[in-house]
Amino acid sequence: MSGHGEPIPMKSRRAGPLKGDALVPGDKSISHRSLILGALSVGETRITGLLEGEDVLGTAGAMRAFGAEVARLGEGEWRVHGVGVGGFAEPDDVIDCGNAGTGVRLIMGAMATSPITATFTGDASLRSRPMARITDPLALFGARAVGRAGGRLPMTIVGAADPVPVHYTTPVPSAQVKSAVLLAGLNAPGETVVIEREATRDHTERMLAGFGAEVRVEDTGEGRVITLTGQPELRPQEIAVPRDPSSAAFPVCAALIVEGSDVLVPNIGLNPTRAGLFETLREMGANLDFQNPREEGGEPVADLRARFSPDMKGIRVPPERAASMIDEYPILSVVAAFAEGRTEMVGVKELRVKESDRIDAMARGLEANGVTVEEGEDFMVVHGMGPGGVPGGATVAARLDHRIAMSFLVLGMATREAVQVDDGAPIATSFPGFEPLMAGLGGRIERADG
Ligand SMILES: O=C(O)C1=C[C@@H](OP(=O)(O)O)[C@@H](O)[C@H](O)C1
Ligand SMILES: C=C(OP(=O)(O)O)C(=O)O
Repeated sequence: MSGHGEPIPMKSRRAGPLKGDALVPGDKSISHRSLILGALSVGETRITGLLEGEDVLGTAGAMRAFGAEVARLGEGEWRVHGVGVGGFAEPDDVIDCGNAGTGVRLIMGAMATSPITATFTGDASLRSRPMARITDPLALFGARAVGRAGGRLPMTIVGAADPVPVHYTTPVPSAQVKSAVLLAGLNAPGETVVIEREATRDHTERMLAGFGAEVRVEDTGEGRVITLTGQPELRPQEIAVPRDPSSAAFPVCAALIVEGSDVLVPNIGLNPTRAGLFETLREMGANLDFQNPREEGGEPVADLRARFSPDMKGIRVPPERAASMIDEYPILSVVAAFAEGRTEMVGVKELRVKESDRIDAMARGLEANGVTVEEGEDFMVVHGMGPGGVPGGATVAARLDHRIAMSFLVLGMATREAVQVDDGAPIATSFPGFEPLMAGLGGRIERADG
């Protein structure tokens, strides 16, 4: 898990019109949470549409290590027999979460209020990411953490034997931090309160309520206040995971920049805490239609049609929208390169602590392909070159970051010269089947010789 084996260099060439249905995989955030909450409930949870990417498979393995019975029944179809809140067993080996920030951080939260000890590690990307944002609030519950300098993995968490509930304001807009605190709060007596000044994805709150926990969410002057009553008995659920809007972003954005394209992404999750990219693209003048909006399993979904959009203009993306599209800035910066004028992305410093420093990775890669980019600690500005205006021709370092790899492969679908990424292997963490899906639409992405 903690390595990706041999790098897989990949090359993307200018494509003809992209056409057809893009059946993108299940939502990564919801998939992790389905497995974790399934493992913490009493009885059998059934999941369909689970993302079978490396990140989520790592979480499935971790839930087994903590004592839950997790079985794959068919494609995307899983069964989890949970051990109940407070029922986790101590794993007998190190938990390897691979590339998954969400996996490791939510699992740390889920085990931190049980009297067990677990050691976590991951790949080189995950081992470089900050964990103090999780272990600081977990310490308030009574858990202890020992990791490498700077709060990095590998790290051991000694769970609290007598946890106390906490009242915590998240210092950074992060659904992972919020979720880790809520999951830890599950096994603390009394009420755990999390306050977030800016709303982040709310799948944990929604799903906790679905599993029968008492969760109250209030919008106040302080921000969103989430109150969870600890030590519930979680009831197993049937969960249909919607398709991932963050994965849908790649075929959708490819359709916007490749001449003549018309692509439909059926059944994607459009939770408002995740949909900021689509609002931004519409403001830029993208040809996007939401069809058949409906609700499934407590989450809003719709079918999204994207067509070639030759008249897109750069805009200033409002900073208060950042949390709702945090994983989509890399692909937005690709679309911005084909718009007219400047696209300003501000209030985005969280991008520097993802699988890679995504501001630096995008700026260097776009520049190498002929696009002018300005950047600072907290912002990035892409100078658009208009449809068909981006030269391309360079090889980009993917830095163990699936979204960087996929973004540049989309770039290459509309540049004059082919674009190469040095390693497409991390794409399998969130979007297995990316290459055949793009090929099915008419894309020309292939494994290159390095
Ligand atoms: O909670 C989640 O499922 C996620 C939260 C976000 O991370 P942060 O909480 O670090 O912003 C996001 O970038 C990640 O892909 C998934
Ligand atoms: C940031 C991401 O994931 P994670 O934090 O789970 O590694 C992502 O998928 O873009």
